[in-house]
Amino acid sequence: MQYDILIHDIGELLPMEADGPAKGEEMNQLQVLKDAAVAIQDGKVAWIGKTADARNLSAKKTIHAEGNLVTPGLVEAHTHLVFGGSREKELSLKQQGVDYLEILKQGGGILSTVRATRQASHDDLLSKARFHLDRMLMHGITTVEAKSGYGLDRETELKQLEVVKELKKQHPVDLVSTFLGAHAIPTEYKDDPEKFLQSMEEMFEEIKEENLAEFVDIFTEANVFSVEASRRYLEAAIAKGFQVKIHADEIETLGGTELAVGLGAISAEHLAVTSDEGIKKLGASDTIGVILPGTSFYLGKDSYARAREMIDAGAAIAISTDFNPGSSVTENLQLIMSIAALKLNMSPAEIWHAVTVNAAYAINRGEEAGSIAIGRKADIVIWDAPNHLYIPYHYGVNHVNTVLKNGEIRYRNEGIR
Ligand SMILES: N=CN[C@@H](CCC(=O)O)C(=O)O
Ligand SMILES: [Zn+2]
Repeated sequence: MQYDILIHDIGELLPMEADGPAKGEEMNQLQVLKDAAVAIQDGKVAWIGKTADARNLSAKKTIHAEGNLVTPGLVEAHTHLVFGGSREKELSLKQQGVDYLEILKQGGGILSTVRATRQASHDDLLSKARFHLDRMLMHGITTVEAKSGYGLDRETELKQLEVVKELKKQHPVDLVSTFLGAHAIPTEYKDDPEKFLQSMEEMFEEIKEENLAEFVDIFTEANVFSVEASRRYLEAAIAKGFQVKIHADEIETLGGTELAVGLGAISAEHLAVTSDEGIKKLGASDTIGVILPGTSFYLGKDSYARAREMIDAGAAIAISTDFNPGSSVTENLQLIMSIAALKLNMSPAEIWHAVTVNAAYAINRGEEAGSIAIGRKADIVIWDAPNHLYIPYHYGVNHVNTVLKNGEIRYRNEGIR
């Protein structure tokens, strides 16, 4: 038997095999295989063992991992990938102490990206999103969730969702689509948020029929959508067959986390100011907490999600960049891993679960992404790092050496010429 690819001399291999999301204490139990090797056949993982036992295997191509770390491709569970324009001018406003929600209230923030996205053509949005997606892949990410939410009208929301559909065909990274039509109240509905939500709800059927999104999400926040309005909207989404997510307790403690648990949402995301009660409920539920600490950092907040308490309460936690043009402008999930170590006090083992298997379960891809296991897609990262502790430790740079997606090398750091 001749395999397509054999990766050998792996210093540490993290298989991240799991039957479900790692919850509570399980997040701290990491299987680390030393001196390992992995063989790939037809885009799938075909053999895992010791390098010593791989010597008599034959392969068309061999990759020497040089004693480095090898992990599953990272899973990015929360992004706002498709948008027009950029918001660098808001940085000085933030420096003057103008609050994120205040900028939004003044018609800036999300609403300024809405204007740019409405103006952009499908092709412009596509090439811009592709640029960011390439960069994610270069940073070791092989599966990405992408939300709409910068249209806030039928035409532009569909344009964003169509861009993701197109990217699914064109790009090696696997994409998972979420409808976030309820991301902000557009200026034209300023005085009637209920009517606006109604207009987004009217899109559910079409989105379902055209298979444009798997999830429906909402920004449950002060001066945006109340808990009650969110409940009604998400119940309508569930009735149409969607799984739901919530941007919950990001800036003010409204109870979005409790709502997510009560609705059986697949995930509750942000959680920077979740209440004690919310933490308890999350811990006792199957809803995955997707924490976005880059947002707390980038918005200059003192409060970070209480990840420790959530994990101690038994929750399954994922972490993500929240890549978007306003509250977290980075495609580098490795940086978020460092912030999780330093600001969320998560252990390296917990962090690796949070960017692989748990992130995959948070977007309903637990059966296919986030682990290296026989028969699974060979989505694999070879790092320029000796062990799994090293990535959160050495912060702010890209440690990726090679990314394989479906068993093909899609990125290689070739060094300086
Ligand atoms: N908070 C709401 N939505 C995004 C930010 C969007 C933006 O500022 O453009 C978030 O997840 O942080
Ligand atoms: Zn978001």
